[in-house]
Amino acid sequence: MHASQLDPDCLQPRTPAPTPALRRLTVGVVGPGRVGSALLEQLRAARERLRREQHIDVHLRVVADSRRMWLDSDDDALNARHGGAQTWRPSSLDDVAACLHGAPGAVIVDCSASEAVAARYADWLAAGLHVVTPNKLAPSGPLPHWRALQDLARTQRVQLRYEATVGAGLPVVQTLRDLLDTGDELIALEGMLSGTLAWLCDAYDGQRPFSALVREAHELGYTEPDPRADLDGLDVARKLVILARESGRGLSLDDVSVQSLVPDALRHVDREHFMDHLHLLDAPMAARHAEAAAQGAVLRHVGRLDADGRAHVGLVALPAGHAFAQARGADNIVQFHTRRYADTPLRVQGPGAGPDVTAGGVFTDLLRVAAEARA
Ligand SMILES: NC(=O)C1=CN([C@@H]2O[C@H](COP(=O)(O)OP(=O)(O)OC[C@H]3O[C@@H](n4cnc5c(N)ncnc54)[C@H](OP(=O)(O)O)[C@@H]3O)[C@@H](O)[C@H]2O)C=CC1
Ligand SMILES: N[C@@H](CC=O)C(=O)O
Repeated sequence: MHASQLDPDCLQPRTPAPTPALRRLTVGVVGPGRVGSALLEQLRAARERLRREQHIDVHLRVVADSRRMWLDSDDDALNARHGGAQTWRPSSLDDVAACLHGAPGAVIVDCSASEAVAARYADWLAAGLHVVTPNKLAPSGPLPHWRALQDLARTQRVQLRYEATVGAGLPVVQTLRDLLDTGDELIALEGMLSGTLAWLCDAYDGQRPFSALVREAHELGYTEPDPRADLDGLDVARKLVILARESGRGLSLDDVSVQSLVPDALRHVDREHFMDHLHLLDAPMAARHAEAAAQGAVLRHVGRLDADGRAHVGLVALPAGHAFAQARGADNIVQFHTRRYADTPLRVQGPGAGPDVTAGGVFTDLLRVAAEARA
């Protein structure tokens, strides 16, 4: 039948499609630091658009840091206990959970790097709260505990999402999950998985002291709250563990061979002492840089998960033509070698650290919670 024979009336919807019901996300943010604050700003800016275009109503009910919290609860008893809503009160993770409990689409977003916060996930999931986080401690922590959290999320029919733990806002965890869900198999992966070290390796030319660049990376919001976690390779080891577990391998941090850039003398001191003695990193780094330059190579910080299951993290000298050598700024690159992508790996690349991009990754997870709850 030719298009001109169609009854034009049939092309018009007879009755307007019903407006989808408004879906509520009731959000609590723990850790309004660099990433958490950027998330709060993104949520504020997107709120009206999400209501209008996606029929998602994001209601921010609580924000808590380690000392104080801001509470806006529908629960009068809870508000009364705190002398009224919308005021700052001493922080309590119990109250964070209590004021979200039973609310529609209740999600706790952990934007801290705290063990004490991560230790609460089991209680929160058991109480029917979704958990979204860029904090790597739980997904790379003890394997039985992580598996128990995932099982709990399944049995409680709540979501536990952590896309921003690897590659910040880049779709790394989801890409791997999509490959596996559609029947592909991960053989190996390698990547530049630290935004901080990518930026440092790109910026360091042997002229400005390495320690000055570390301070700048911290100010730019690329480093962990304690930059030692980046420099000692642990942050990248955690990311490798997260990806390995996602692919079904039972990897733990102890299984990853890690080369640290932190001198022994600074390993166990407090953070302030470490920051005051950053200059101790300068001479070893200058020597590594000069050695690589003499071979016409550049330094890059690389994590690898080999086909035999072994995992390594450290600085390597790469020829200038190598894809990793050409990465700029805080770019992360993750290369997935899979059964389907056997000849050329599937590559995800882009800025892999910084408050805005990380908050974007967390926000994406929140929208996935809303989408899945709708299905
Ligand atoms: N920065 C980045 O590019 C990326 C960061 N991430 C992850 O995001 C998380 C946040 O990083 P970032 O924003 O840079 O860190 P910040 O240090 O800037 O912020 C951390 C926040 O957590 C709060 N906090 C710490 N302990 C507790 C506690 N016990 N209870 C409640 N709140 C607490 C801090 O509050 P207080 O000030 O009171 O201590 C602060 O608000 C980390 O897990 C990091 O690994 C992931 C990907 C990229
Ligand atoms: N400190 C981390 C932040 C993201 O995980 C990095 O530099 O990659």
